[in-house]
Amino acid sequence: MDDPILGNTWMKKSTSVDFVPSKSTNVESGNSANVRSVYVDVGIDGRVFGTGDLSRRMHDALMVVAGRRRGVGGDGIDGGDDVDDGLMDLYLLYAMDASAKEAVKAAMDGYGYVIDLEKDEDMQDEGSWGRIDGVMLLDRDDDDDDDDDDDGGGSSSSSSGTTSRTIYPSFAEAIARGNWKPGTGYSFVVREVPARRKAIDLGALLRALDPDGKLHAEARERGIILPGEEEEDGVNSLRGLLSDCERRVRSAPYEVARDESEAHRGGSSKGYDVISRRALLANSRDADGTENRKTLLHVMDSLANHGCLIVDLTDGDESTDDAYIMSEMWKTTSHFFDKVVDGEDGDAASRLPPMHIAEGVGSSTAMVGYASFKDGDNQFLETRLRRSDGALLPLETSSIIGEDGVRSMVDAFRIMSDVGRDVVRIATAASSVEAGAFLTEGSAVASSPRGVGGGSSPSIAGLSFEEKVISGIVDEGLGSEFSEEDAARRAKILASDAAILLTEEIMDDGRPLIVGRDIEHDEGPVSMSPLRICRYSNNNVDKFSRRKMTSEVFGAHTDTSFVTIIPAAKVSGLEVFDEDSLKWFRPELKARRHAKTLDPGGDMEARFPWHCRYLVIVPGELLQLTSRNNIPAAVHRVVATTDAPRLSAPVLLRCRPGTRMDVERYMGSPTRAGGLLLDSNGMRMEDIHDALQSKQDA
Ligand SMILES: O=C(O)CCC(=O)C(=O)O
Ligand SMILES: [Fe+2]
Repeated sequence: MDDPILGNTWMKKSTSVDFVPSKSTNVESGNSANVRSVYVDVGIDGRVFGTGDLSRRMHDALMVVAGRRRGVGGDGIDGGDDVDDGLMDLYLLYAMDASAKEAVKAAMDGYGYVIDLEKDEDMQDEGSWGRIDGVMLLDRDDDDDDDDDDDGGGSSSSSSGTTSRTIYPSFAEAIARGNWKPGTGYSFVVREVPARRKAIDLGALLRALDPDGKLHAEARERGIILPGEEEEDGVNSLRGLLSDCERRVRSAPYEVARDESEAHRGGSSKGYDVISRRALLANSRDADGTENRKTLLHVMDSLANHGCLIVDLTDGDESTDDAYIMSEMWKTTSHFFDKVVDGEDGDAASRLPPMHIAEGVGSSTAMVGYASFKDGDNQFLETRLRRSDGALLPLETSSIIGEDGVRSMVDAFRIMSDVGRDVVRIATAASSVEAGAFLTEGSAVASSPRGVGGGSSPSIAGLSFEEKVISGIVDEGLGSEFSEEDAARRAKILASDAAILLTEEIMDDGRPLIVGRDIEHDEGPVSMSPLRICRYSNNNVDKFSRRKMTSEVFGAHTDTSFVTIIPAAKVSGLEVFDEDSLKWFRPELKARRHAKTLDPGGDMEARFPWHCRYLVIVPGELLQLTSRNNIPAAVHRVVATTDAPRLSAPVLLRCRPGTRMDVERYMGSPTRAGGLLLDSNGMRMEDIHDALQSKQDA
């Protein structure tokens, strides 16, 4: 649910229009202050919402009515041949628009909103309920339900052979130029749909009235189930995970700090501190092979309580190589946008393929290409790596930034995904240890602490821990006395090694999987994890006061990634919702202050700008899964002032298509796994990814 782009399902508040008081609101008296309307932008994935089917039925119904009117009677559908073309086009437009509106209603319902058309409810003309901002037709067979769950041989069915898709600016164009016919599905984006929140959420209200849960406990004792209670029981399925994320996204406040000085920049908790890159390395584990306790606590505190971990690539100014590479990437990014947006190079943008579904990625929601949104305020270039040779896609990018520019982006991708991988290892291992997952049964990880890398270590899956001890597999070097402490230590090492396997096998770093693995894999030629370069500007001026405003330019959301690695930007604007202080936290401000204390004289600044040293690691939905719900996917957003555009270059570290979640292999004993992990066990990773895209999809 992270891509605000065509082909996914999403909803966010429009930034092109401000909050508007609903016409029925009496602002003066303060009455019904919560009946404020808002404009929202909505993206609809045509597959999820079955726009093909819907439009076919809508059109059939229309033709019946049209037939009756002309006295053809009965089904009337075949009586269409004497209807003139102009009228036919109108029926097509009507069918497309009305189906789109139904899909939007259904999607908004999932987010707790309804369309707020007031008296215009039955106006159906295109444009009256929102501004269409891109229509993409789907292949006919894409529209059918694909049956994913069985035959290992049918693996090619998931890559539908789709090539780049044309994006039409309106339904009328999709009909005229795209030759759209009812029954063909379509994805689209619609902006400025007037909306209001659905009637009050009783569960949320009760929680607010009963902050310490006393009333709830009393009610439970008497056997009364209160609204919202089901969710309190925790997240026990992928669907539950998705609705947990959606609920947290919805409940994050919309207010935006007016300027930097009002933004939350962290507090005294350890979890706000910057950690050095070195501390995260697998070989920085303690001498006995367990994760360093201090590092582990720091990482968990940051991710679980504050929504992000800030990493210093220079280890406190000891090694500057990676920060230097990041600075080259930043130069490239800025150069790129100078050319495509600021027109230094007249037709640069037209040399890039528009955002389209990437071929060879394995998930139907993966995009690649260039897009400009919001009347040119926001631009995104979604890039991916080709596994075979590490080339950056779209290949046309090099015609704009040159070979050196491309290299700097690929190098930065490697640095960022390596850091992300280490964070996921630590967080997943810590959660497995806490669950006792390696105390009772082993995983497929061999007993050797370095039982990874070549896949040659003997598998000890299926034996209980006691059996392994008895059979002598795991007591090497431990002497004959095998204490509880030894067992606990061994469990930690196994958890860590299994987590390394996880990051190597089911996380997609853009490389081919190391050969010789004994697992099924079919990852396709292009990485699932993108490097997305973004430019956010903001021309939002308050309608009444005419003051320039800081506002959301990328609304609150969670990412379908293990982690998203966001290099600290020069212009602050990334905000993560801090579950501890219940405020939006701006990590870039924290990083900037860290840089000042580390380098008061600004000596480093001569080599590269301060921000090139820092990465912000934001946990995503897949880490919420592998951490057994210990780390919630962080709700985050981007805000921008009107002063200067903010450039950004996140990597979304996602799963490797064609591999499967194997709880025992990556997370130890299934008996300790819990409902959430078990729900995903055995699933293909791309199906897990897709299941997290929207409620209707799960
Ligand atoms: O641009 C940023 O800083 C964050 C973007 C983001 O959240 C995303 O691309 O999912
Ligand atoms: Fe994101």
